[in-house]
Amino acid sequence: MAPQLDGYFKQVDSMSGHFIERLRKAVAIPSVSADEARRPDVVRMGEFLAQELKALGAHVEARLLGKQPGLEHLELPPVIVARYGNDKNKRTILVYGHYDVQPAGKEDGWATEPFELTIDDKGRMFGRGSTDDKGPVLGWLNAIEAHQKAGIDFPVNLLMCFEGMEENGSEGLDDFINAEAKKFFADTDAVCISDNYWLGTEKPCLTYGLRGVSYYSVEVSGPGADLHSGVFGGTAQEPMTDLVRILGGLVDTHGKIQIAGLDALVAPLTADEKDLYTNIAFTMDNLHESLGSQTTIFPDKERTLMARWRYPSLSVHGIEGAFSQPGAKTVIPAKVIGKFSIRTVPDMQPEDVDRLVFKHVNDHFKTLGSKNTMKVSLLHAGKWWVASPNHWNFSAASKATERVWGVKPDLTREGGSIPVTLTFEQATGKNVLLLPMGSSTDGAHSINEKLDKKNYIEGIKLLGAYLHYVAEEPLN
Ligand SMILES: C[C@H](N)C(=O)N[C@@H](Cc1c[nH]cn1)C(=O)O
Ligand SMILES: [Zn+2]
Ligand SMILES: [Zn+2]
Repeated sequence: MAPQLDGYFKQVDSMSGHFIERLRKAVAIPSVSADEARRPDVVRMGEFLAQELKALGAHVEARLLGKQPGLEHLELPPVIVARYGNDKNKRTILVYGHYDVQPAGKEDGWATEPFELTIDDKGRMFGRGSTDDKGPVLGWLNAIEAHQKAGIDFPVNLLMCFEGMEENGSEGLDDFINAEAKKFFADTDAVCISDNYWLGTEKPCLTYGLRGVSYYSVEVSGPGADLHSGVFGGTAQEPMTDLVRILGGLVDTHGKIQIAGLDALVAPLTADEKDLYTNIAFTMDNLHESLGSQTTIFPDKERTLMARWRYPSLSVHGIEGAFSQPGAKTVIPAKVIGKFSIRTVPDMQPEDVDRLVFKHVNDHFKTLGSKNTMKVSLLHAGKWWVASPNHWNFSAASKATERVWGVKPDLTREGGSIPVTLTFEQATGKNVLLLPMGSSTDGAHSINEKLDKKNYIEGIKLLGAYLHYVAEEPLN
């Protein structure tokens, strides 16, 4: 089956140096979507992708999405859409990825410069965006180029949709996808997204579910300006004191969310579902390795997997306006903004979550009896997604995984969120598959993010092989 794959694999191996250089160029562009000052770099990264795609002979369009809501002086980065091939006799696969990245600075504790791809003697390629999501996005471009260089016919028509705001709420993208579903994306037969990770470091997986995310801010203000704690301590009510009480009351040490009514929104665990977790190739050692410690909430894999896939979690992310430098500054911050998010799961509806969160935070603040002012707001929300893996899209990916990695993939769900997954499914009416390239130790969103050279190169083979098996799958 898929007889041309050996030639394709050979070609990918022979071009590995070139593909790593392409990733090096991409990582060097600090396309941080959450940082206003970096917006020109996000745009530059989109242009880089567009140029590379044009050089490969793709039809490319940079689509503008308008201004960023709430920051009307700021233009949203363009969505880069592209088409490679337009053969009515071939299937059409729509792939999505994102070219923006999470913030990163050497001062956060990186061992290397975050925006310089640095490869160590174990083949680990360190750099912000290496695994999330520049490596996988470039994987599609590399697959096209290796086919061209090997003289192998590209097996499908490829539609591409690469956004620059995924790490910052995917502003404007839902409307764009809905508007293009019957236009640019009209002949889509299935969708594939490479933007998540294996559960461990050895066993590849295909992913059929994601948690959603609802992200909130809690602003507490009081004094007109930051104050000297010696002069005003004990006389002014302190916003930070109120805020840490509110944040500390959201979740306990064991991960139990303290918001009344939230548990009742979660779909009950069925007996069939319970069995699923036992058969997944995952150990607590895998978790300890990717966590870099043994400070896990649960002692066993089943409860750990359920906590990541099918139960909500609440994380406190940070406090804007707080003193956070080294040293011992004796300041009372005048205004502080706490940030937290809830990962949501079936059957939680975002509006219900918002209602319960607002009530909890407002009620808690009232009990403090503070004279300060408090405002709780939703920053962005994206829905959870669970799909059927019983589809030719998944069969093709499964065969490709066996061919490249020599093992049948696990079927997994993911604790992270890619909100547009559901939008693609609903707008196109087609099956969506998540096909990860990187592994659990890659440290996405963390310091020292990396992609293993092996996962990158074999991942390029996997994406290409998947397209070949797609072309061979009978319709169902
Ligand atoms: C799984 C994907 N690679 C990812 O990292 N998604 C982000 C999406 C997000 C939501 N708010 C900010 N970013 C995530 O799950 O955190
Ligand atoms: Zn991310
Ligand atoms: Zn991502």
